[in-house]
Amino acid sequence: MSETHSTPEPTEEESPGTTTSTPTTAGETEEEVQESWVDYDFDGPTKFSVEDLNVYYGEDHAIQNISMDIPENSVTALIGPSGCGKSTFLRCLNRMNDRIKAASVEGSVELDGQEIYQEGIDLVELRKRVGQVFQSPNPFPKSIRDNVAYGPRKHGDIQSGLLARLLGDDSGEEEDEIVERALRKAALWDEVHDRLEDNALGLSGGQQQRLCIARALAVDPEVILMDEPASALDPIATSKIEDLVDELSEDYTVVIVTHNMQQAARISDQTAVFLTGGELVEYGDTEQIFENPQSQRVEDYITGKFG
Ligand SMILES: Nc1ncnc2c1ncn2[C@@H]1O[C@H](COP(=O)(O)OP(=O)(O)OP(=O)(O)O)[C@@H](O)[C@H]1O
Repeated sequence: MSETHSTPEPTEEESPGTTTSTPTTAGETEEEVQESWVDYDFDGPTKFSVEDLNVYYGEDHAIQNISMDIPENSVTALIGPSGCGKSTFLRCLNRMNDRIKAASVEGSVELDGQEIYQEGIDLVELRKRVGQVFQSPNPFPKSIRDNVAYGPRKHGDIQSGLLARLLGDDSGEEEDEIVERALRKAALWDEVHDRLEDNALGLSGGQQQRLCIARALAVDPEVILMDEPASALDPIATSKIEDLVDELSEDYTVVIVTHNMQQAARISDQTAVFLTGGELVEYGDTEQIFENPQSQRVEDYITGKFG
């Protein structure tokens, strides 16, 4: 863990180890039954392995002892009522919580088997591998091209501008290719290819969000974290984002927070249900979670009895 993550000790009440272990009729303790609800077995490689993750904001315990594996090249939805810790959990996957002064993180998150909370990890490289798209589209007030080329220029993957040209180091063609490829992958190329120099703020909300996805894709990430990427969009723009998420999962690992249960059911391969207090209550195949939830609390949440 990074030394910046000083963490208060959990109180006895907060400690997940204090659950009462009453034997069930099948001879398993309640604790064992509950563990089986989050014990998701999947085929194929694991992208993230999260172990005993706890997050605190000062004294507030926002994520409680979460352990889960996230499979590669698929869509994992995180659902649950407001304030249950979905965004906090998502931010743990690329250490964006490091930017929040009050946040402290405990536990382990491995990306392809490598601990991302170990000392000395290169956060720029980590966030290049694990990109993020936010709730409201947030393009820079620059041209469409500048938005998409921003990351590759910053990471030194392409050289451009007057100095690069003077030094004979201008990789304009390469930039054109990167910009086109990212915009095509984000299903935006056909709509903007003839106005790449226009200001991105002139695009519609849905186009701006696809531009933000293109911006994330331009640095060639392996994972895309999406925090309610369609919540500010109309139904048509939302449906385009959903189609896009489906396509992206062929090449990328997508982890998406959504409030919209129909959306989670439509686009995800597996679903993790968080409930109040930052607990992961159930995790499994999306179809199984929605059609045959194991826990009463998850069934109540999915059927709209609360949340
Ligand atoms: N920067 C912060 N500082 C202090 N507390 C925070 C901060 N961010 C989140 N929290 C608290 O942590 C808990 C989890 O919040 P989080 O935003 O992760 O939940 P969420 O499930 O994503 O909520 P929503 O669906 O409303 O976006 C909440 O109690 C929230 O108030």
